[in-house]
Amino acid sequence: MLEIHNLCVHYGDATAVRDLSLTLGDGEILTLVGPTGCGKTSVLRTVAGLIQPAAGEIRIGKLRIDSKRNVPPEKRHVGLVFQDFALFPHLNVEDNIAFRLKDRAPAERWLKQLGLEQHRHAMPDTLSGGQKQRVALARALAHAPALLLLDEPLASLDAALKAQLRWEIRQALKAAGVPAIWVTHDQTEALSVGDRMGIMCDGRLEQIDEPDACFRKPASRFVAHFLGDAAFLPGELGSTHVHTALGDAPIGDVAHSPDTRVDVLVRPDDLSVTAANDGNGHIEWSRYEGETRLYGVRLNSGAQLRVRTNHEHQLDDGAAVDTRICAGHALALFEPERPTGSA
Ligand SMILES: Nc1ncnc2c1ncn2[C@@H]1O[C@H](COP(=O)(O)OP(=O)(O)OP(=O)(O)O)[C@@H](O)[C@H]1O
Repeated sequence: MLEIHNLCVHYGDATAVRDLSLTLGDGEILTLVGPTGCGKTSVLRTVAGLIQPAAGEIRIGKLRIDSKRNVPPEKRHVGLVFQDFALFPHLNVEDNIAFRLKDRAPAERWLKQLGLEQHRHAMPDTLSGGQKQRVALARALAHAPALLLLDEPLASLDAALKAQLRWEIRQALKAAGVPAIWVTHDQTEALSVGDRMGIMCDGRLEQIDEPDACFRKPASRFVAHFLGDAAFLPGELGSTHVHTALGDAPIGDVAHSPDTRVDVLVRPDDLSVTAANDGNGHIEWSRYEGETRLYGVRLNSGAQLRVRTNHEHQLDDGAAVDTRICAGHALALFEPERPTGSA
């Protein structure tokens, strides 16, 4: 449906997007995530037709766009949903949604589907942030776009509303069968609403895959750190397991040569911590998180790790503990980093 091949976007002499390629299937939701300034919005703006590519090609259905061949935004059948809602302040909810529609039936469908019926006569400035974003989404979907681009749609909403609305938006997109690129800087949002996710860094796509695959098998240390707490333990590969000072973990189906040295990615929930006077470290700090508790553990080796446990678990700061790998699944393996200055 959408294909992007080797896209480059420039602003004057500065490069915002470098050699980016991706495809989007029918009805697929792709989340695009990355640190501020990595080029996410520039990708969206180029697909929408607000910026001309410096190099590469974009195909939207049968349309082809490149540095010499432009298609104006209104001919691309691309819908846009922004962080600031961009509603018409002088039109009520139903007129916002039905704006420029000859047949109002789709507007009525999305008004009802997104729970806006009781607000149909309300003016935008009397709506909450969540209601405004539902109106913006209903308006975009009522125009039956071939593709929807969402730029940080939940960024201005509070945490509880974000969690609820992201599922409503995902369900609406799936009900409409519209493929979408959803830009966010929120890792949890990107992991939970995308069929696939793309992680960008400095204008490049570092990895694109299903969220579970990106989280479990990050393509780089950058992705590992960006998607959550990440620590790397030195390990040595055996035939079925990798051996570390904190215990063994299965290797999975990774091709490997035995005795190879690796770094093993461990996240706080891959580790357990128990009180033990003859253990391998002590609790430096703990943070109560509601359902869970996060511990900072200082190992006797000097390394610091974070360990997440159930909230009922309680250990005091300074307590002697033993920390072990408890993950039953294969952990991601990386080549050991060479110390700075070594050959
Ligand atoms: N109109 C512009 N003129 C010049 N440089 C720009 C312009 N818009 C963006 N940039 C630069 O291009 C790079 C990519 O910006 P972009 O907005 O695409 O990143 P982003 O990942 O969406 O960031 P954020 O998460 O902060 O919105 C940044 O270095 C930014 O400063």
